[in-house]
Amino acid sequence: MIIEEIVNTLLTTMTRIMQEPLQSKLHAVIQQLNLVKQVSDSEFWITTEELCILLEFDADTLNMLKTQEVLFQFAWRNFVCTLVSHQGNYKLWQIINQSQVESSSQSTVSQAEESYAPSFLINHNFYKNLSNNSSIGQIQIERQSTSATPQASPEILPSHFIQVKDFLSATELEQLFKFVIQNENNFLPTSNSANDSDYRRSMFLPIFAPFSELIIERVKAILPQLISDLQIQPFQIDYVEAQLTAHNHGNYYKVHNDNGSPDSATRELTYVYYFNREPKAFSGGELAIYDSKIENNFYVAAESFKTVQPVNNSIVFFLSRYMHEVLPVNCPSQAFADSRFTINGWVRKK
Ligand SMILES: O=C(O)CCC(=O)C(=O)O
Ligand SMILES: [Fe+2]
Repeated sequence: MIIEEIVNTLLTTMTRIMQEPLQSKLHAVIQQLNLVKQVSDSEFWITTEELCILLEFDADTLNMLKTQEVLFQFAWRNFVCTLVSHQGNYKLWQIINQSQVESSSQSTVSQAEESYAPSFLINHNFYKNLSNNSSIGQIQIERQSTSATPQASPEILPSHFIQVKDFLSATELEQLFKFVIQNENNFLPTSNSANDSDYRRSMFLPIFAPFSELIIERVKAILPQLISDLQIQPFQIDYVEAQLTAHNHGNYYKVHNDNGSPDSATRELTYVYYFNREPKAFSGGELAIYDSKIENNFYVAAESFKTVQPVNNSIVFFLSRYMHEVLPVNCPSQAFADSRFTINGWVRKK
């Protein structure tokens, strides 16, 4: 709600600014920038549209920023605008004062493995396109890695996952499967924060008590062991979320991470419990978990990945910041009961 209020205030201010004489317009811009600084200090992230309103970029710049596959950072006056998250066309930016960037940049990489850092894919052509676009008078492009000495290719940080087999008892699994079949008509199409229908194709069941509680309780029970086995820093658990999905013929979920937006940023661990009819009537639908590398102080996906097989009655755990994807499912019968089913969710940290 606070976020909405801030956005509304910014939009109202911008509308007012447009109609005022130069001096008060300048004054209002300064106030606006103070506000931007305040919101960035509170780790407020804004969309590409909001960024363009704030910085008074034109429609061409907006379109360019929106359509780039890639993420980056550019300087605007004494602010640095960083693309901190993207899923398809949906992108979020952080605006931060130059001096804060400089003072924090040395420590970021060394602490990166321990602290939260957004993940995303980077394509360096972004710079080129941005700098060649003459309509962007006030942007200075921050070029990285252009020194004469070639830099060593970034170190690959392998992703880790743990898959536990036979997670539920045979009776629990049978009851769960029966429940899902009875609820076929209550399944709805999924969406994702990118609001891009090509990004994800699957169905989900909004309410699935008592199985949501069952899974959450079992996940909580093995968390201490998991955190130790995954060799991650112990963290204070806030709560655990759960959703139930079905992937049928041709369904998939393209590359994404699970904590790349303000409302998902406290997701630390992702789990996916798989179940299906026996004998299994689909192929594909593997979960690909990408390794990471650090570029420009951010985690980005490496080309290499590990593949998790959606084994009936198994559950997999991995860090929510890892980039991952569900490969297309091939389910020749297209029967609902033959789908690749999951209960999956996230462990939130306080
Ligand atoms: O179904 C899977 O294997 C993973 C699903 C997923 O990545 C998600 O729901 O965020
Ligand atoms: Fe995911």
